[in-house]
Amino acid sequence: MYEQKYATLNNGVKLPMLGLGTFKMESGKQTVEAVKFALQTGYRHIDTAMIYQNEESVGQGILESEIRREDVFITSKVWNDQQGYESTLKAFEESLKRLSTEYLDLYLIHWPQKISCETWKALEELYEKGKVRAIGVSNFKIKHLEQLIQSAKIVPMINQVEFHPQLVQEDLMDYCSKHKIQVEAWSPLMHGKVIELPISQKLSEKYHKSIAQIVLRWEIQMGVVTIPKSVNEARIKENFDIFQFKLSDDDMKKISDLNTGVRIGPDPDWMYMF
Ligand SMILES: NC(=O)C1=CN([C@@H]2O[C@H](COP(=O)(O)OP(=O)(O)OC[C@H]3O[C@@H](n4cnc5c(N)ncnc54)[C@H](OP(=O)(O)O)[C@@H]3O)[C@@H](O)[C@H]2O)C=CC1
Ligand SMILES: O=C1CO[C@H](CO)[C@@H](O)[C@@H]1O
Repeated sequence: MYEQKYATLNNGVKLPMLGLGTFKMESGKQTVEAVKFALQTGYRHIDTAMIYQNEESVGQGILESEIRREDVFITSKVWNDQQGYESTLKAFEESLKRLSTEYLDLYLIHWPQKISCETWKALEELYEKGKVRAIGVSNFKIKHLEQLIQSAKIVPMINQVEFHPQLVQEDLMDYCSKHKIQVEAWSPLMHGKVIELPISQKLSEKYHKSIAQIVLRWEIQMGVVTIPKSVNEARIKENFDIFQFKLSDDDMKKISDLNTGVRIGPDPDWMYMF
């Protein structure tokens, strides 16, 4: 009754609600070991990006885990200065090579740019050719989605945005829900700062779960896919152990009420350059 392990995207593809984030994981042993350990723990979803400079190590960690490729959901993203039709097709092939895979499960436009409609055409082509199972965007505000959807053949399947108890972005959530765009949370633990949230200690005692677990559980009960990053084995395990309990509606609301609308990461408008 507590299982909420998969989201179904608007094209029917199933995406594990909990994945491993890899931003700031050092390329080499640190990433290989974290990815391998996460997969052995039960994770089946890894989020990376060209800009994280660890795709090769993510690929190696997956190979060393001995989990079958088709059982792992791999996401990567095209960086801002590689956007545009031809350059995105090239960036995609380079990511595939570094990840030692023949296809991706999800490819995202990392940040909205002036040229993103051209980038999207490349993603649509990759999707139609079967090189990627789902395509989406990241850090898109409503205005960026509106602009993209006007000229798109395919509506994005995912919008990966900053999301945590302090930043709920209700209007964006409603817009995405209306257009069947799955929301995915980045920095779901506020870089570890969730432990400083005013209310969470009480909830932690009530449910016998850590504050991080309470917050990750709140995210998946909000219907949001979440990708906490950790290189620490105990925390990788802890973050995965969120499927055997359920927060009450009242407690869900208490956490949602912590929303101040204050970002901890960049505002997408600051990144709108190319
Ligand atoms: N699309 C985008 O623009 C962006 C995407 N992302 C993606 O989202 C992922 C997650 O976001 P990220 O910014 O990494 O931040 P997170 O909110 O996932 O926080 C990661 C930090 O929290 C610590 N941590 C992990 N688990 C726990 C725990 N149980 N208790 C206390 N501290 C913990 C980690 O330390 P330790 O490793 O030592 O455990 C690390 O310092 C990224 O890794 C990346 O894949 C992130 C930013 C932007
Ligand atoms: O995913 C990300 C991680 O951090 C980068 C900053 O260095 C962000 O721009 C990016 O969105």
